Amino acid sequence: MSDNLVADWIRRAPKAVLHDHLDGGLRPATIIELARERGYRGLPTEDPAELAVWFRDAANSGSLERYLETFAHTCAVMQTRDALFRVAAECAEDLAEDGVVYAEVRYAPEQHLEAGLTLDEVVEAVNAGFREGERRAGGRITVRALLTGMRHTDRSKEIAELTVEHRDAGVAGFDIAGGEIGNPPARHLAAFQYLKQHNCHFTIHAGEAVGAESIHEAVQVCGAERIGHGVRITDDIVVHEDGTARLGHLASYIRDNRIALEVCPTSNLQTGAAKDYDSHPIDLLRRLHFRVTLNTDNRLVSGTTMSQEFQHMVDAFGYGPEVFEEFTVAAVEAAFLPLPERRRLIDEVVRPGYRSLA
Ligand SMILES: O=c1[nH]cnc2c1ncn2[C@@H]1O[C@H](CO)[C@@H](O)[C@H]1O
Ligand SMILES: [Zn+2]
Repeated sequence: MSDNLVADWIRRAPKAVLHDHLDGGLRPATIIELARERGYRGLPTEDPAELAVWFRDAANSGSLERYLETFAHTCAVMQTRDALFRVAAECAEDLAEDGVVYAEVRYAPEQHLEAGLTLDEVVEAVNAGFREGERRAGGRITVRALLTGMRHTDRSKEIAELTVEHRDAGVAGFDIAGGEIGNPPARHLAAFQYLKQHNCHFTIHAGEAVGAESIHEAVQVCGAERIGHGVRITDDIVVHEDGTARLGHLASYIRDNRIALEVCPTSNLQTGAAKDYDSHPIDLLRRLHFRVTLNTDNRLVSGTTMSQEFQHMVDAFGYGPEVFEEFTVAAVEAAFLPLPERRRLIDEVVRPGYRSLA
């Protein structure tokens, strides 16, 4: 197939993203406008194209900690109701434009309080923005929010309570994110226990900068239903020369229980969690029947889109539409949505969309 034909089916293919950070995916021009309005002078440049390149380069550091430093600029301009509404609406529009039919978009409400908003006001502004973006996209996309607690602060219990409070208004679940080293997920056990008590969904970033032990803690101590990244599960897998593999008990547990891995290849290359696309563990994990989903992590910071992640996988592994259908169905199956809504998305949107590509 020619490159143009590949690009065409990728664009048209229905996509689902479970791991996309609101504050990692702003339009560069929006950051610049919001910075002017707010009098924020910290941006490295006021040219949108240069700013996009700056983020990608600055994040391309080989270290998660340095990758995360770039978020100071995006969070700085996401402090008012109007700014949050705009960023959320544009996020939904941009994802829909890329063919995303279902998205769970996460952010940390505690990072948006500098201009006096309350946690509730932050969540309400973002939810309203998502509804506006869905409307502008003509209903082609469904967006749900995940509320993130930051690993290095002590507000996770509060954010868990906020999640439960807003769960019937567009918030689908909870997550923890931020620097992994020195901040194990069990520090936030009170938050996870609260969520369990209230039958609320959560995922945890784990197995990105720290190895399989952090995945073990996230799943077995904290009770995560999905794992953000999780690629270091390969620490618990031995691949023999003849291509066969032996899974340790943790890897078997994750696979056998169909715990979804929210894999974000480009982000992994930037933070040093993987070496290059060709050797990225996503292909091994897929062949071993893990529940693999493909995600952007941060569209601006990682300089990517769902279509570009698809393209990288086509180039590295020769995947055709049937593999992306598999990833998309896996993502919708693992979505924090009621079962009838997941079924409807798969039967009425995803499957027919892939059939029409053929
Ligand atoms: O891949 C990641 N690993 C860990 N933390 C992350 C990643 N991407 C973004 N954030 C962190 O999550 C916060 C809320 O969205 C962001 O501000 C960033 O600090
Ligand atoms: Zn992430």
